[in-house]
Amino acid sequence: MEYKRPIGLDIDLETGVIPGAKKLVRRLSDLKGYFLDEEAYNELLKEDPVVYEVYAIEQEEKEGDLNFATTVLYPGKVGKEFFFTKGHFHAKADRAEIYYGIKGKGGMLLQTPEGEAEWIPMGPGTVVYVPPYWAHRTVNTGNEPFIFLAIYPSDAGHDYGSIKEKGFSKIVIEEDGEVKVVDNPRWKE
Ligand SMILES: O=P(O)(O)OC[C@H]1O[C@H](O)[C@H](O)[C@@H](O)[C@@H]1O
Ligand SMILES: [Fe+2]
Repeated sequence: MEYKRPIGLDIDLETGVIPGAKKLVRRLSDLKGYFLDEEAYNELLKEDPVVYEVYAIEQEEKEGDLNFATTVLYPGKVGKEFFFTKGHFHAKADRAEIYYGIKGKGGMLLQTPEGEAEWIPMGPGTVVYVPPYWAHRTVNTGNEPFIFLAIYPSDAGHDYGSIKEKGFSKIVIEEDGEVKVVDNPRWKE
């Protein structure tokens, strides 16, 4: 049998960079249709800021193996809505995931296929267990980059479809200087 080699490396805890990882950059233009306030979206699109970067060490899509990735989610808002990651179900929907907060302040929105949502605040040291079947999106509610690590089965895959179409049933906004998790007015059952 040919064994894979173990991997040991140091994540830069200030920048979130994983040495040797594959880097993915998502700009505001990659998130068309995701934010509620279209006017604010189009205005900010003139700058087309980077919303988040992902550094991933991935294996082949085989049962039993694991991927891991850091995400650097930048601070910002579109209208009242804080910057977030697209959010997804897993293509193999029963695959779970673990997140670990490294730096900055934010949280995770999770949602069942029926639309029941939950908000978990995250900071450095927070562990979040994403159970099978729950969609998940992270949100930066602070004013510095929100950095976290995720560990997930390498055959989990990403299913963006229904979140892209319908969003989450809750949105995370700033109102009167406070972070609020409120019903998404555009959500349909
Ligand atoms: O794929 P998104 O919903 O945009 O989230 C961005 C990324 O966040 C984490 O790093 C996950 O481990 C990745 O699987 C995911 O791709
Ligand atoms: Fe995931």
